[in-house]
Amino acid sequence: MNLSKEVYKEFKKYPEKILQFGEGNFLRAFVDWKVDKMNKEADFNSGVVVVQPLENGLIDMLNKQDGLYTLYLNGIKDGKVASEHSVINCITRGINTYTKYDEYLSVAENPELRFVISNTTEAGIAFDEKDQLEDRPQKSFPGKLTALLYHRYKTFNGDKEKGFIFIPCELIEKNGDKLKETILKFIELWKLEEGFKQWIEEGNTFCNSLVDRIVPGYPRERIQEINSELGYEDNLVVEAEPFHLWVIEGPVWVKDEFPTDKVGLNVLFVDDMTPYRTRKVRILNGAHTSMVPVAYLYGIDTVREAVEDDIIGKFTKDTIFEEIIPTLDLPQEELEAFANAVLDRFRNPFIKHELMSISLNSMSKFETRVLPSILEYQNRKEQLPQKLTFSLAALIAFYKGERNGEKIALADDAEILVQYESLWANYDGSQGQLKTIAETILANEKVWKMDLNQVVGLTDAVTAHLVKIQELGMKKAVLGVMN
Ligand SMILES: NC(=O)c1ccc[n+]([C@@H]2O[C@H](COP(=O)([O-])OP(=O)(O)OC[C@H]3O[C@@H](n4cnc5c(N)ncnc54)[C@H](O)[C@@H]3O)[C@@H](O)[C@H]2O)c1
Ligand SMILES: O=P(O)(O)OC[C@@H](O)[C@@H](O)[C@H](O)[C@H](O)CO
Repeated sequence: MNLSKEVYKEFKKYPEKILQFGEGNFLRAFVDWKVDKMNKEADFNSGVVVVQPLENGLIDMLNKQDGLYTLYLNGIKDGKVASEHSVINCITRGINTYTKYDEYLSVAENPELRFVISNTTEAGIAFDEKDQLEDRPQKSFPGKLTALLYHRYKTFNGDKEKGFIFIPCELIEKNGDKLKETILKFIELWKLEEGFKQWIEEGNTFCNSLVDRIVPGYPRERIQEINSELGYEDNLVVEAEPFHLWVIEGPVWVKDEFPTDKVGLNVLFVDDMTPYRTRKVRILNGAHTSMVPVAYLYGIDTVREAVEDDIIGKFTKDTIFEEIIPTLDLPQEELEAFANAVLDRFRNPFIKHELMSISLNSMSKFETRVLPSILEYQNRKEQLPQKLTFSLAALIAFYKGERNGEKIALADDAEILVQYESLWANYDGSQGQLKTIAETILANEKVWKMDLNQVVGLTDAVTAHLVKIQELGMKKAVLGVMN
């Protein structure tokens, strides 16, 4: 028996007030969970209509389950084991713009619609000049959104009361500002009227936001056990940690319309989210991304195993405390407390967070999440950080695509994968060749936004680590860098 409104007896259909771009694990375990809580405990009375940004995704499955799915929150809370699960019931329907474009546009005609929330990964808020207003659909997320906004503007004759509150969740700096800027670029590209531009500027509110919750997603390995515990089949079970934080930068009145405080949710409305973002991206995501190639090539598969391993756990801790924290400006005590809490979250015994899932698009993640620490460390101390540069070398070794004779399922931009493949195919075992590989990768300005060979000493440092990794193997090489 599949989860559906017949199975979930408390099923309720809420009026659609939130338009959500993205049907992925994170939004369902974070935003939709919060909305569901506000509906059930604070009479928020808001349904979420979900748009699948890409042609393929989970929308069909979601519709088949009447928008319902089960969320498991597993971890340690206040020192005690905490495991709870609930059915999330705020999603009213899912729309695939590639097959139901008219249905998509007509969402704009609903006068009650008030919020637009999104998480389309770090690649999603992008301008694509090939997108046209007449496309059905536009390829990019902001292209699709601009078309919908224009339809709303026209439907309500430019009524500013019918504007939206945007709360994007993409892990990029100033996500709301970036989204607005991209919409304005489409208005220019499509030569839309001044009045529409004015409506965007004056009738709509773009917040910036930062999200934090570890969501490994669908518990593939335990699903049979879970389904039998639940007594129904659920193809969209999501597993996450209990911890959650949403920092929203925007006008204070947004809080009155989005009553997270009424149900005690950890949502902070602030004037400037920058320090929160820097702290989280550099420490938590930076630790994840810098740990992955080292730990994986060491023979470890999950985050918990990595932080509990004597060597890799120490490597990770030392990287955070000795090489990341010294590059940040918040009070030391606050940074250390945050870092210790992150390490505890990584140790969550109930969550199996695969290093390979974090490794997706590691090159661009390294650029945004780790490279700034390397550069700032050098700026402040006039020397390069040993462990972070080691991690960069490990990343280059990881993209060789092989661990103990087994293929690594690399997932990154096709161009990057092709470059690595040809570089490693020419590898003849010589140190000179490793230097060429390091130099070529560091020169990739499309990824790093600069030629990293220009950073004093970096090419030599990375090459030296890479030689050690290739010649001694990760186990000995990592020990070497820690001594
Ligand atoms: N999973 C976590 O622990 C977690 C925590 C905080 C933030 N995040 C962020 O959330 C994002 C999504 O994570 P997830 O776990 O939900 O992944 P997911 O694979 O379950 O969902 C990805 C979503 O992004 C959309 N998408 C992917 N590429 C896109 C593109 N180029 N344009 C438009 N839409 C695109 C997909 O359609 C899908 O809706 C990640 O980028 C991550 O940075 C994840
Ligand atoms: O989700 P990604 O792939 O962008 O990054 C992997 C993890 O670092 C990330 O999901 C963290 O667990 C998350 O950002 C915690 O809030």
